[in-house]
Amino acid sequence: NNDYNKVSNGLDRPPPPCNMPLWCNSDLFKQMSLYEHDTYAYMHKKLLHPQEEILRDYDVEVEKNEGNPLSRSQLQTFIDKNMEDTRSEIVEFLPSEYKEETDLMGRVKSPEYHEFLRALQKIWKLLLRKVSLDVNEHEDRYSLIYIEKGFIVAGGHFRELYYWDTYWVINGLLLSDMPETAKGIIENFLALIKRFKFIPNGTRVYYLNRSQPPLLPRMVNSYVRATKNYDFIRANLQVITDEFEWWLQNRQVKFVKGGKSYGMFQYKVPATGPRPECYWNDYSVGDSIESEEERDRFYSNIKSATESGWDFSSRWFDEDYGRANGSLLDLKPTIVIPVELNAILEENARLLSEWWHLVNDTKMAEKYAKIADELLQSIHEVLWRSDLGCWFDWDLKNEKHREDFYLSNITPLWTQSYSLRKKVVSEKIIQYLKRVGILCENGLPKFIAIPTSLIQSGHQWDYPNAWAPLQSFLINGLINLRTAKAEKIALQLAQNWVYTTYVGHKNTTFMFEKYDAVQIGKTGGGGEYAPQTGFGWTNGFVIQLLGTYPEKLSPTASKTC
Ligand SMILES: OC[C@H]1O[C@H](O[C@H]2O[C@H](CO)[C@@H](O)[C@H](O)[C@H]2O)[C@H](O)[C@@H](O)[C@@H]1O
Repeated sequence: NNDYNKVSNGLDRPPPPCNMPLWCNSDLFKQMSLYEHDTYAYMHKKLLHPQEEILRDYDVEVEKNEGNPLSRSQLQTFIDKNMEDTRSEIVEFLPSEYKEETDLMGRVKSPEYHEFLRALQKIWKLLLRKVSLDVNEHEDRYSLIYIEKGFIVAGGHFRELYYWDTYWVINGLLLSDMPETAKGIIENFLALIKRFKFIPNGTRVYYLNRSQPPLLPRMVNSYVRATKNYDFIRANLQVITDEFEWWLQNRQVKFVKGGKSYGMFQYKVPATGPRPECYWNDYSVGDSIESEEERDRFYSNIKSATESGWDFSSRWFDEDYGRANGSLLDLKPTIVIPVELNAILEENARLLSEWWHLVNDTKMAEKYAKIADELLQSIHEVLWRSDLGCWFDWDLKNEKHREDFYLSNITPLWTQSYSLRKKVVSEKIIQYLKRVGILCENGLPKFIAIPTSLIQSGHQWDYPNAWAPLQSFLINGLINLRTAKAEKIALQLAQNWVYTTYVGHKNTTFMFEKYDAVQIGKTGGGGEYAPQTGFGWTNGFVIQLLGTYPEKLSPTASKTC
């Protein structure tokens, strides 16, 4: 039976969004977010007293106020009394292996990009952080989760470690001669798995109900390929496997298509209440839903969408998903079998099988080979459309493919989750990209960066925004095809992406979180927060491209049509 409608995973009601009541489930926090919708600044402060005491004192203050919520100035006085003003949670960190001049700089031919790379190396310094020891000693006073080793923050107001962002960060660090830092970051993730059984979206208590696209095995693979430190796999294989098991146990859905049963993966977060980090956005919509069950489902759906990393996108709208004007109420990711998640997990199972072979455990190797094979077959039977030449999200509710263009559609190229011949896939995908208008008929890219979708919804994971991870899906996916045509297109797309980030940096000195697919050097926009700069995955992926094409890239755009 298709069980996409359940949000509770067997519980009577889903659990609250996190286990720190002050941030996740309290009248005090609700009131704080009413007065100040952007609550990040509060949530990154240290509590000066135990949260139970603060919550009790707040109730007393409300009582003194004859049961009425505190006024803005009363609340400010209360916050000043109970929360530290300085930010003591995170400290700067410069690893001893950091150097201004890297090996890659010596290989990059273009003088302009040589300088660009030098600037990117300096930007790492602005993003390198460690959690302060005070967080370890008084974790109950912080929203930040303690991790021991240094890491790269995503950037801007994202002042913590993020899960999927970090794959591109690791690739960049490895090419920036910082393998120990890369290893330390992976060790942070392993410590999180040991503690929570999975890797949260980010290292904040309010992210403890959800993960993000599971790229840990890829990070390990990048690290081990670069350093040949196979002992690292031997030492950590069980923990890496535990994460895969978490996805198996918590995010697999069984369904029937064409009379055949499948077990595939989806983003699905059972948790009540608004997202603490965007409390007001969610609450102002969700609070008017009368039925408790419907309200729970709404809040779960929102968090499920954030688990995908695509928060938010027309991709998650319900049966009229192609609409540009959908709202948070239309987000229904749990009716979708998403292409990229299944492709990533197929690759993860394959890597696990390989690594269990490496440690001579045939039984485990066979177990994960079987999972990978079954998933590979499911990806082909459920998601691949030979007539359209691409993979598509499967809509469980409406029992049909979602045929709009989303850049996630091509992720099996990136993970090599197909058994068709490369030449066939190459032809089909290039035709597909031409037909939807991502490439011109002559094969040139149509945009300066590949847009997330062709739907202008105002959400940030839609047109005209272009994101580093998605460029990577397509560019590296095309490179993997190893056909002359695909490799030529990959180089043109790489040329354009590096150029637009270069122009943006030259004009502003910033690297953006996302870019405009049409205007060279401009940041993307839309969504629920102001565009952020920094930025971990953008830096990482540009460095990766300069590492792939050190002699071929130069500061010009490859022609667009
Ligand atoms: O709007 C708040 C949301 O912010 C995060 O999402 C965005 O930034 C992340 C860090 O770069 C990135 O991983 C994600 O893909 C972006 O959409 C956060 O991950 C969300 O959970 C949060 O609700």
